[in-house]
Amino acid sequence: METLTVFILCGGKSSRMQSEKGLVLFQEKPFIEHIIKAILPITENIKLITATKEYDYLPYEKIPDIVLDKGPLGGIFTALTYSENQFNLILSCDIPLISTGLLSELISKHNEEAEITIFASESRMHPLIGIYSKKVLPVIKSAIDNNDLKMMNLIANVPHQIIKIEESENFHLTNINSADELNDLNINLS
Ligand SMILES: Nc1nc2c(ncn2[C@@H]2O[C@H](COP(=O)(O)OP(=O)(O)OP(=O)(O)O)[C@@H](O)[C@H]2O)c(=O)[nH]1
Repeated sequence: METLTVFILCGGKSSRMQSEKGLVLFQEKPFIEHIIKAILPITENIKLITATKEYDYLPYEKIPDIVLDKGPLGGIFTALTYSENQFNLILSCDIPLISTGLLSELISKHNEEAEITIFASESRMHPLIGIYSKKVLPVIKSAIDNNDLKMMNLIANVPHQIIKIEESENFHLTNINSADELNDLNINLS
């Protein structure tokens, strides 16, 4: 694959967590630092889609949303608009268990015919751990214009690739949305 940029989505309301989600501590480190650690063996080309100053301590470019209050789809719209590459790894900021191995698997299995490539098991899809082509921009634009913000609708509307995983592999891809989910994760790991 040509040069890959990684965009981490750090916007939104965090209404379930009630604090900036990417900065929630897990094993004494903010979620976002776990994610960056997993990315760095692959590339240092990392950008954050955020307008929040709390991320200023991280030495990566920050890009504010160009459309507001459109959820992850709005964040992806901004990422792909600014990206200089055809293919882009898009990650949410609430996946502290993500690993270099899983990201490498996504990249190595990616089929360049696909405009979106994501992991899914029988029961779960992971739209916010995916490779997105700039080609999906017009489809995202029209979804936003129609206020159809569901990620699964976007994926269904473009040529996509599903990388099948076992149910047990969902654990490492899980996003943590609330303090209760974080407690459950800590209990699971203890
Ligand atoms: N840049 C950007 N990222 C967003 C936006 N909305 C959500 N995200 C990110 O998308 C990912 C999934 O977010 P969600 O869990 O759907 O939404 P959230 O606003 O973070 O949380 P809730 O308010 O609890 O739903 C996280 O990484 C968020 O930071 C947005 O409007 N802009």
